[in-house]
Amino acid sequence: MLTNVEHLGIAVKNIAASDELFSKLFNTSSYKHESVESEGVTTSFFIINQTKIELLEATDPDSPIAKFIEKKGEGIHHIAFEVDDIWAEMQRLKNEGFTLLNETPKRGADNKLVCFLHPKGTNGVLIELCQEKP
Ligand SMILES: CC[C@H](C(=O)O)C(=O)SCCNC(=O)CCNC(=O)[C@H](O)C(C)(C)COP(=O)(O)OP(=O)(O)OC[C@H]1O[C@@H](n2cnc3c(N)ncnc32)[C@H](O)[C@@H]1OP(=O)(O)O
Ligand SMILES: [Co+2]
Repeated sequence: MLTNVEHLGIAVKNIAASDELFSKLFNTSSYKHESVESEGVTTSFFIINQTKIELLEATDPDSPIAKFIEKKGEGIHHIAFEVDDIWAEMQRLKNEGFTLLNETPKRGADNKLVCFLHPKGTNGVLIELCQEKP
């Protein structure tokens, strides 16, 4: 089952400039930078109390982030939910008729296994499922 919002993903053009901007806004610095080649992104994480923000910059022109920014500009890209059993949750959501964008959990950032649901089936909101890697 979904337990909590794990992070909000924000697509940005320049992660260094956005790091500076969000550090001022949040009055705290990013705690982690991590690139995930398989997603064609580099990420920067902030945490404010229980709320985690993930900034994403494309490192590859074919990256989902590059296409998103090309089409919609910078902004909120996805909502990620923590799940206690990603396999079971993927099966449950598939049975409920949601479209999974990956059939097996894939490597995410911040030591997670992740799966995405197509936004066409979730009122236009890209949903990510995250489970802490054991
Ligand atoms: C490093 C991992 C990290 C983590 O937390 O661990 C991440 O979060 S990685 C984040 C980047 N990776 C992904 O987003 C993977 C899942 N996304 C995809 O597979 C694609 O982006 C997909 C399928 C959502 C869209 O790809 P497509 O090639 O179909 O692009 P289109 O521009 O043709 O989009 C089709 C349709 O979907 C709408 N769309 C695209 N992205 C989003 C979005 N983020 N939120 C809402 N809607 C989105 C797009 O506008 C098109 O709609 P249309 O009405 O046809 O214009
Ligand atoms: Co994410």
